[in-house]
Amino acid sequence: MCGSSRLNGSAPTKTQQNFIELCRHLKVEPRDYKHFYSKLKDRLNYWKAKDLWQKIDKRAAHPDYEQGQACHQHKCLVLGAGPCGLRTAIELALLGAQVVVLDKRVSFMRNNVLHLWLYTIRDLLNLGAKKFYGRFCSGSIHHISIRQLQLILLKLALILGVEVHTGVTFEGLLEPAGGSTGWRAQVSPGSHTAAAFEFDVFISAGGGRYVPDGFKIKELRGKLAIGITANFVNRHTKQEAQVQEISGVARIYNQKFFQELQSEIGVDLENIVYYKDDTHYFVMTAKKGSLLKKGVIKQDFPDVNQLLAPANVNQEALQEYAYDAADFSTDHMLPDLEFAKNHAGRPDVAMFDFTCMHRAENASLVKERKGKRLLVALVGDSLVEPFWPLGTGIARGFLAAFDTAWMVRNWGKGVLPLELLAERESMYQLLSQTTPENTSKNYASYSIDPSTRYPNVSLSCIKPTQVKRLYDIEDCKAKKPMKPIIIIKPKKGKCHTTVTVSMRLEDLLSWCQKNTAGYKHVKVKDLSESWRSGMALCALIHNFRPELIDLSSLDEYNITGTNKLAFDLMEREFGITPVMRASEMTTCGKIDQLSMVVYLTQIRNALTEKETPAGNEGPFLEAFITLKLSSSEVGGSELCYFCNKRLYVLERGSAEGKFFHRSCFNCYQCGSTLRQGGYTFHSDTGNGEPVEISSPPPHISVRRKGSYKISVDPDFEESAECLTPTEQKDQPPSNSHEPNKPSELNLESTGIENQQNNGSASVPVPAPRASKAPLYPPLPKPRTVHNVLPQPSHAPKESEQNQEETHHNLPPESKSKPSLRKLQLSEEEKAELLSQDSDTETPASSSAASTSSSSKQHEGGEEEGYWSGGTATGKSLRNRRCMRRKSEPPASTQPQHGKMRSKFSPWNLSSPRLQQRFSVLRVAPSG
Ligand SMILES: NC(=O)C1=CN([C@@H]2O[C@H](COP(=O)(O)OP(=O)(O)OC[C@H]3O[C@@H](n4cnc5c(N)ncnc54)[C@H](OP(=O)(O)O)[C@@H]3O)[C@@H](O)[C@H]2O)C=CC1
Repeated sequence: MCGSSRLNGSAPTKTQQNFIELCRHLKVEPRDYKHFYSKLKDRLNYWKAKDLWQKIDKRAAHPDYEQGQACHQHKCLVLGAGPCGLRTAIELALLGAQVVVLDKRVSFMRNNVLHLWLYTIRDLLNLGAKKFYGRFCSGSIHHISIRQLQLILLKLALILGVEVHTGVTFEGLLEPAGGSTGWRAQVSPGSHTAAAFEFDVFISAGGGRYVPDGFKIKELRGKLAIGITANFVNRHTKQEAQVQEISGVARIYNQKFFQELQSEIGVDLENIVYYKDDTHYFVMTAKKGSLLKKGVIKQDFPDVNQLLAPANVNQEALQEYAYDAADFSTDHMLPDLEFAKNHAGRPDVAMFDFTCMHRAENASLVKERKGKRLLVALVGDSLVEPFWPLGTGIARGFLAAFDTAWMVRNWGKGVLPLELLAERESMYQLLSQTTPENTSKNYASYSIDPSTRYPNVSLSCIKPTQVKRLYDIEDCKAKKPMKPIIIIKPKKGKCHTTVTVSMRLEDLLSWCQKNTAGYKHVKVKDLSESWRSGMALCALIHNFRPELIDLSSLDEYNITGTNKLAFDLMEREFGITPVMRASEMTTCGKIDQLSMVVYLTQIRNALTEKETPAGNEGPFLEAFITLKLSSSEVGGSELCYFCNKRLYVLERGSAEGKFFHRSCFNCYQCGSTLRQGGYTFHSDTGNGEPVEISSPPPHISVRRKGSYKISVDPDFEESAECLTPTEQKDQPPSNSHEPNKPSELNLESTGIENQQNNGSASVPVPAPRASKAPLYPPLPKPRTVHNVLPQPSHAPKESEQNQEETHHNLPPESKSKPSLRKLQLSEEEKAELLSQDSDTETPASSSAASTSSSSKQHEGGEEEGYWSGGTATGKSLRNRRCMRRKSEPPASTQPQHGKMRSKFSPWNLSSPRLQQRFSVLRVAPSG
């Protein structure tokens, strides 16, 4: 900030200029944002500064910030140096991030005065607000001018190493161009150094009118209420000091006052507030009829925008109207009322529409382009426009700033985008309903951790699957040209047809990408190699059935174990038989795309449960298979073990670790068709022919091949087949198996091994299968399967066998039977593969929106009551009567009524029983 290069093109405010001077004088370089604060602290150590450092240090020492390491690798751009943008920037700096703030304004000139909730006062006091502004909240009414608040926050932000550029307009996000470039901002002036800043977090705090791309805004409308604000110069004279503030008076409570106001000067108001701060600040709600009568509004229009359009407002008449109201309500005690100037140098009086407020449908999103992720979040008015006379703007604005900082902290900790977004949106559901009553009263413990502020907050009420639409990942489909790559040769009697199989593949790929987006160690780029680690399969499962899988227990280097888990779950939960062995995923040179396409297609069908018209998929799949199998890529497993002829995946069966035509799986002796588990290998044939065994299951087949034994698990055909003699030695001893969870792999411990050995030392003896029901009572299907494979990632080979065993150790009832039928695609499945993009949102995915719409009602209800005192419902009237005057005993000792009402509402501080002149409640001056 200090270096002139950093101010290239921007217009520093007076505060910034002073800061630059100070840095020069102390020879500290603010560009060194990581060490700037500590250096400044070292060099500026007079008593007043020390007091400030103490406060900042205390805040910075909060465990949430992890001593400034929580986000030290992250770069944040904050749009808007309003109170909320700056407050967020401070938190991000405390988390250790590099923070740049942009604002198009060249000065902080907002005179309007904000009402503050107690927690915001405590928050600012804790940050040393009084060191910057001695009069901060010294009066009995808690308020501050926006300008002063911004200055306090600006100074704090600068001290913490935040770069603040004023006079710079943000014009949009620039996507990464590729290579190592990241996200950048398009700014005006274009030559500004902020244009080169690359960031991975973008906070939009541009106020109510600014909505960044990707966010939808809801409009909340209430009964017409026309607001007028007016600021008059405060000369801070003795006479001015004696004039009492009006913390809020509404017509329904002081009809006499409003009637006299109307009859004497023709000003007809619903309510009025007067705060004495940097300016004499008045805010009031005026009735349309009197504005028309007084010529403030030139012409009546039913449309509010037309009604209050600048062309339809007479500015002089408006000034006169506001002046009269201010003068009358202060009993003509303010001498020489003179309008303060606004940022444009004109008399600071404004008329606007209280009727309409905006609220973003969601608070955050993640964009990903060229592998670079950007977290985008809204805070302040850009997120929820407040009913600002109540102070909800700053109060809720700061709450959202903390919530956002918490999200960025989690971003820094590597929380996955969907989980991050789900948590943020869960918090956001609360925001519009927060009041001083329903937030924690323990202000001292407030931190960015939402649980310190919102009692009983549920951070998981929105699920990751519900926020998928907020994860905007590059659309490969749109970017890549779709080239038809397969031409199906016509069948006899049929016309030539070109099937753009690539389109279907891209549909499938796109579906996979969308549903695995954001998962750690998962990057789906194709339908083959991207699936090798098994992490993508696990991500798919987790995306649809998070309860089935504990992602944190996965090890991306344990390829066999992870694939095994995924295959097992797919089979058990969705009935999808694996098309290759888990161990193949480690050992095979190239993953067979055909197998993966078939497998993923079945998965998509099962997970989306989408009914598709039959008959569409066949040609595509057939074509694809034909093409693949006729290519040189046909591997060993694509020839039938028995007849040695080409084997298509759709007709493929497997047993004993071999693939074959299901029609070839016949008994060597009697020729009858064999079923899984109902055979053994005839030892005498010498080549391992299958023989039907008469004894009913359970059975086990054991055969000898070469010098080692293969023990076959009928349910998990890949069990030990791939073991080399050396690996066989590495198998754990039999006593390592849990005695109560036998499987084919722990047969030694069940005595079956003895049976085998007794049969013959040299010739394998068929042994009964030992895994079926008689031994173990059926267990209910577990709802959640944790990957119980705690193998060290650096030693996958050694651990793989053990991991497989772990799965074998599952009670057999928890495993589903293998089904060759599942290797076939049903007509529906085939149709699905050919159908258009099946990427339909799950019903739950829209629930974030529906939640917000349901909360809208609530919100509407909340704000509605404030629109107009004169039109209050009986219920709201009752609520208002229950509100206590400030001079009465503290609210905590009072019964709570009207729970959505803020006891700090300026409107609430008046009472129909007030007997002072005009029945206006007067409180001690603040300043
Ligand atoms: N009239 C009032 O009484 C106001 C009250 N407030 C109070 O402050 C609270 C929080 O405000 P907050 O959310 O921080 O928003 P603010 O409106 O205070 O701050 C947003 C800042 O961002 C600037 N900005 C907007 N778009 C861009 C852009 N594209 N590039 C650069 N700068 C941009 C705005 O300039 P510009 O304003 O010129 O668009 C403004 O300075 C409100 O809830 C309310 O309580 C805030 C503003 C006005």
